[in-house]
Amino acid sequence: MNTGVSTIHWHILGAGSLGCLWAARLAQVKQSVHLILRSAVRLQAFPGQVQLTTQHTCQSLALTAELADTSQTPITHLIVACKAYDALTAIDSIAPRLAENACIILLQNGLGSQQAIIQRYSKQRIIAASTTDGAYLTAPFQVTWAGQGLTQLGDLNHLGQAAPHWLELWQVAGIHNQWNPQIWHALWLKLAVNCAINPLTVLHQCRNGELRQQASQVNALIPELTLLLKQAEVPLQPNQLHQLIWQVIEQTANNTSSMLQDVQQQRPTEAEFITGFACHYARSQQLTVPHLNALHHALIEQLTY
Ligand SMILES: NC(=O)c1ccc[n+]([C@@H]2O[C@H](COP(=O)([O-])OP(=O)(O)OC[C@H]3O[C@@H](n4cnc5c(N)ncnc54)[C@H](OP(=O)(O)O)[C@@H]3O)[C@@H](O)[C@H]2O)c1
Ligand SMILES: CC(C)(CO)[C@@H](O)C(=O)[O-]
Repeated sequence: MNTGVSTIHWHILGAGSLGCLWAARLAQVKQSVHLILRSAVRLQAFPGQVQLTTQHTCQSLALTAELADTSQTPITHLIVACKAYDALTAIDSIAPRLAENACIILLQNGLGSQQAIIQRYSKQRIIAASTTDGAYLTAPFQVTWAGQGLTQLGDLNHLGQAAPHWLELWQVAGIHNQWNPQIWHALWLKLAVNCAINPLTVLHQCRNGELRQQASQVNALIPELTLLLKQAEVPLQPNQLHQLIWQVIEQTANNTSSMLQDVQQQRPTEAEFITGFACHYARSQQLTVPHLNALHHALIEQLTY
């Protein structure tokens, strides 16, 4: 396939749902893909391929896997596909291999991990990729691409550069994408949507659509989230956030939110990077957000027991 782009060596940190999804799609367009796994046990279990299942197809893509320190090959293009709470430590584990002009692409939901990473890795170009793709693992290294979405990308540091040339290749690989020079705004908007939906689905143990029955709780959060977004200088039309949140609830009515899935599977949640970040930001800016604070406390209490 001629994409007009020479082969790039992609290193993918984390072989969970999104890590395997990105690895498989890039391997499909003959890119050189290297998964970086957390432990020798995981490396031993790697079958030499990732299986990608979509609604119509099931394909196995051969690629390589390694540990952070089992190879000395410099890393020029790194996709960080860990959860927000693991992202910085995971990058630290490969730091000696990072080329000075490396490009690091962050897939994390929420906010907070990105700020910590751009602070520590100021020389590298850090790009956030905020995606509405949905994927889950059915077994280790076997990923189901549940919903094709849009991935918005933009620079978090070194602002004002042209979009990277490989975005076209991503498009060919089926990674539907859009360059967004205002990516912080997109991350804030997604944070607001996640704050309004995810914790309430955990507290009520319900699917997203069942939040219709908790409309007063959802609606009480919206003015506070609007206040936060305005303080963060995210441009908003009147009523825009209200419409966006209810639109997402309707469009994902049958979905179990990522936070509720984590709770159901007894995995840590990204709460500290969602409501935790929102409450921390409000405090630092002296904004009054009683509903968000109460929601975060109730969530943490529920997660602790
Ligand atoms: N899944 C989706 O549909 C989706 C959609 C949009 C956004 N997101 C966001 O994307 C991010 C990743 O989500 P996910 O669902 O792909 O998570 P996931 O399935 O839990 O995968 C995360 C992977 O990172 C690995 N990891 C953690 N620390 C590591 C380290 N130091 N070195 C190597 N690997 C490490 C974990 O390894 P172990 O297996 O060893 O624990 C795990 O395999 C999250 O912020 C999530 O909110 C996900
Ligand atoms: C939009 C969203 C809340 C839909 O379930 C999703 O971002 C999630 O589950 O985190």
